Amino acid sequence: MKLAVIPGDGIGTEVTAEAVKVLDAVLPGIEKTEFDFGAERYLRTNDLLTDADVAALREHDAILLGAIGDPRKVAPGVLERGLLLPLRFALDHHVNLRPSRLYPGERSPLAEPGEIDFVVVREGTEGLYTGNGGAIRVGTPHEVATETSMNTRFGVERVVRDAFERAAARRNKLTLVHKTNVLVNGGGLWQRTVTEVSRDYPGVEVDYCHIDAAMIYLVDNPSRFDVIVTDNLFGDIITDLAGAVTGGIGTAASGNIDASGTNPSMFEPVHGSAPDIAGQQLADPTAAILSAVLLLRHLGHEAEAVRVEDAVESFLSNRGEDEMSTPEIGDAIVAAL
Ligand SMILES: NC(=O)C1=CN([C@@H]2O[C@H](COP(=O)(O)OP(=O)(O)OC[C@H]3O[C@@H](n4cnc5c(N)ncnc54)[C@H](O)[C@@H]3O)[C@@H](O)[C@H]2O)C=CC1
Ligand SMILES: CC(C)CC(=O)C(=O)O
Ligand SMILES: [Mg+2]
Repeated sequence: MKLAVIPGDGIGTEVTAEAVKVLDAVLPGIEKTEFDFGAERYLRTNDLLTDADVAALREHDAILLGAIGDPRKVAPGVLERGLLLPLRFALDHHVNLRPSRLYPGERSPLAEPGEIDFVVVREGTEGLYTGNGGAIRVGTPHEVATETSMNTRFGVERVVRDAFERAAARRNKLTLVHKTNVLVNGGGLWQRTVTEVSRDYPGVEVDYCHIDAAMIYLVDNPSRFDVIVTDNLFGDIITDLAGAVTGGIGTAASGNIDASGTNPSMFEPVHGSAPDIAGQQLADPTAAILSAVLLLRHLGHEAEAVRVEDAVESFLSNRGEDEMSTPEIGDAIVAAL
C-alpha cells in the first residue's frame, strides 16, 4: 500500500503519529510519503495546495490526514478555504463518511444513550463550502456579505445514491436532514432527489428531519438514526454533535471518499487541530486510529480493519479513570491488537 500522510497542524501531528503506529503494527510494509502541508509550510513558502501537490497525492492508494488550520499562526479561513477544502474538491471527495457508534465502555454525556450506531453521509464537494459569494464595502457600515450554497442535481444524486446503498446494507433506514421549510431551492432539490432515488430502494424506509429538530433527536433519541444524508454544512455540524454524544469528539472518525475510485480517498478525524490542547500530548488519538480503520476497510484490508476496531473496542472497555497521554493511548491500542 502506498500511503500519503499529512499530519497537518496542532494535534493533527500528534494523533496521526499514533494512527501510523497502529497501521504499521497491523500491516507491515506500508510505503509512506509524508507531506508537510499546513500552517508552517504556508508561512515558509506561501504555498497552500499546488498542482504538483495534487499530482503527488494521486500517486498514492490513500491519504491519512490529521487536521488543517491553526488560528494561532494563520488567519481563520486561509488554510481551511485554501488548502483543506481544495484537497477534498481536487480529489473529488464527494462522500464524506462519518460513522457514529457508542462503543461498549464508552461514556456518553446522555443519561440514557441507548444503542447509538448511525452513519452520516455528508456531501463533500458542494453546498456552502465552495467559496461562492463575496463581500463589498468591507469594514464600512454598509458592508454586504454573501455565501451561496451550490447544489447540483449531479452532486446531490451521487451522494444520495451512495447513502441509499449504505442504508440497504445496514438497517434499511435513511433520513434526509435539511431545512426544506426555508431553504426551498437547495432543499427542494435534495428532497426531490431523495424521493426519486428511493424508488430504486423499495426496502429502505425514508425519513426526513429539519436540521433544528434533528439536533433534538440526536440528543433525545439517537437510536432513531441509521443513515443520515445531508449537505456539506449540516453534515459538518451534525457530526461534531454526534461525536460528542458517542464518547467525545476524540473518537469520531471520517473518510473523504471518491466513490468512483478515480482518486485516492482521504481519512481523517472529525475534529480539528485543537489549538487549546496542542503540543501537550493530551489529545485522544482514537478518532485518528478509527479513521485508519475506515482506510483499511476502504482498501479491502477487512481482516486488519476488524483487528484494529476490536483493539479499540477492547481498549475503550478496559480503560480506567486515569488520564492517558496521546502516545500512551496509541501504545495501549497496539498492545490490544
Ligand atoms: N478537518 C480538519 O482539518 C478540521 C480543521 N479544523 C480547524 O482546526 C482549528 C481548530 O478548530 P476548533 O473549532 O477549535 O475545533 P477542534 O475540533 O479542533 O476543537 C474543538 C474542541 O474539541 C477538543 N478536541 C478536539 N479534538 C480532540 C481530541 N482528539 N482529543 C481531545 N479533545 C479534542 C479541543 O480541545 C477543543 O476544545 C481551526 O483552524 C479549524 O478551522 C476544524 C475542524 C476540522
Ligand atoms: C474546517 C472545515 C472546512 C472542516 C470541518 O470542520 C470538517 O470537515 O469537519
Ligand atoms: Mg467540522
